[in-house]
Amino acid sequence: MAIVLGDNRYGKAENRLVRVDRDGDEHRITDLTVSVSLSGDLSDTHLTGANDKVLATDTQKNTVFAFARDGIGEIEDFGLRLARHFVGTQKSIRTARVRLEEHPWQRLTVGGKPAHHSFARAGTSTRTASVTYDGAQAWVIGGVQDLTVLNSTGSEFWGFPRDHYTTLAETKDRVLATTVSATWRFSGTEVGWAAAHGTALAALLDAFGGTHSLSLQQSLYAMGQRVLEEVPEICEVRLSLPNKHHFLVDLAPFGVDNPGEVFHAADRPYGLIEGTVLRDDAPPAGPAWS
Ligand SMILES: O=c1[nH]c(=O)c2[nH]c(=O)[nH]c2[nH]1
Repeated sequence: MAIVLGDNRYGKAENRLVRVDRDGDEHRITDLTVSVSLSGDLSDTHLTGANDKVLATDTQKNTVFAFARDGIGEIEDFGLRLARHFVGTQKSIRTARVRLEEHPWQRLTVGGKPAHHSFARAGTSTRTASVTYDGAQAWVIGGVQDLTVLNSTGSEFWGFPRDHYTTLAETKDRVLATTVSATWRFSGTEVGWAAAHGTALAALLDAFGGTHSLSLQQSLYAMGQRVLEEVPEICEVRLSLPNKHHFLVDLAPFGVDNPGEVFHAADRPYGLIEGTVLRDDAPPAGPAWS
């Protein structure tokens, strides 16, 4: 029996980067969390402590901030620039993964006019990207997280098996709520990232709201399918949908009826519905998801 080093990677996680674009008086904010993760010929540092192949995570952090000096642009492009840099400049580094989250800010209205330099954090969702580069090919995954949505009707759940442990009542009308985490794989890297993101997000919302749902699983498929129909550059969509249960409160003990108006929004446990929707001719994913 021998003990060997397995898979490994390292990098500076969650660099909090804010860039102010100053176009005259009118400023724009880009607020990112950027995580770098590198892998390659890094056995020595683990086995002997030799660090001559280890690009310090501190250097990685500095690189993220220095690259932002030239502008950030779309997060997918910023990730591609960084990933190509790390692999292209470090012989020991074979694969770079850059993960980005974009935190949205909204311009304030001050004195009845759009403010030049005042903002409020806007919170309906976070755009995400994950870029992987192996020296020959790049893979880009876009996405959205923290997108909480709710249908106050138009959702049913019935026809499920009943066994010794089943207590759940069938329903033809319930509240359906979830916090969407969606990631989507692009087939290539020549993409209008902002437009693709906007269209994918709108497709998710339209499909969630527009589907008369017999299960969250059915909604999941409809959402993934709609993204693929609307954005030809996307070949695979992965969705993670916690079922944020809303239980009708029994008000009968107080002599009060409850015709679908008062709910207990339980936070746990929750059903967790996850799935992938993809084109049957999607190109190989390589290390994109790993
Ligand atoms: O949409 C749903 N899918 C399930 O699998 C499930 N299971 C459950 O208890 N409620 C629900 N709702």
